[in-house]
Amino acid sequence: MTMKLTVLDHPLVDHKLTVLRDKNTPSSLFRRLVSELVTLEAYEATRDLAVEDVPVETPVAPTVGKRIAGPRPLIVPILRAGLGMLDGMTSLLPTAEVGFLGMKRDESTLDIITYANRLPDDLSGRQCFLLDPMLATGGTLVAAIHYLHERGAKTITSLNIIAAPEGIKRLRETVDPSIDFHVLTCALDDHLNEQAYIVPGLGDAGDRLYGVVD
Ligand SMILES: O=P(O)(O)OC[C@H]1O[C@H](OP(=O)(O)OP(=O)(O)O)[C@H](O)[C@@H]1O
Ligand SMILES: O=c1cc[nH]c(=O)[nH]1
Ligand SMILES: [Mg+2]
Repeated sequence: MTMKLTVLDHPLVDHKLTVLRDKNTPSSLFRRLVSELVTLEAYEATRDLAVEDVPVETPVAPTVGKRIAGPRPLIVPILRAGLGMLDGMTSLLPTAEVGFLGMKRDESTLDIITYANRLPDDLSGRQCFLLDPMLATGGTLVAAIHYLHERGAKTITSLNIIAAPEGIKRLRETVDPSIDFHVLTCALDDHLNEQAYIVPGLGDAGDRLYGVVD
């Protein structure tokens, strides 16, 4: 199996996620909670980040510490909703580079449309972190993982807030078995409804962050 799945299990995550789900939570608080949840998730998502030894002098003695090894990690929010996770991630990884992928699922066919990308062409040796709050059918994440892999990404880690079992199953069945990747989510929900929305979920993440756009 090439996919590693981590479902966070922490009281702070559960508390913040419950407020996030509440339909009466306004956009301003919703954005702040997304940021806080990502920072907690990022701690776990960066556990295998490559580091190298570095000399450091404390006021008492010289010693050897660690620093994040090059090349710089790459953070890739999937527009639109993934943008809401960017601040929380960069606050923990301030030296990372940021690239952008604009992907939209057609709500009637559920096909994935890639409408924007601003990423280095060559991702050889890069540790990549995808950001997208919702993993529903998995179509968007399958496309994003293949996109990064084709450009040579060394590692691919996806930070999500809510995932559906149908999406996890699709990732396991559809992503090229030669690709190793890690998916983290704050919750694994029950199922998808007829419109492929996650149940109980939190509704449309993009709309709750930024308002409705046709
Ligand atoms: O797992 P899937 O079935 O592919 O669905 C998940 C995708 O749907 C949402 O984005 P959406 O297409 O609504 O775009 P938006 O972020 O611009 O609202 C969400 O942010 C994911 O990118
Ligand atoms: O429940 C869902 C599914 C896809 N996209 C969302 O924003 N929410
Ligand atoms: Mg949306």
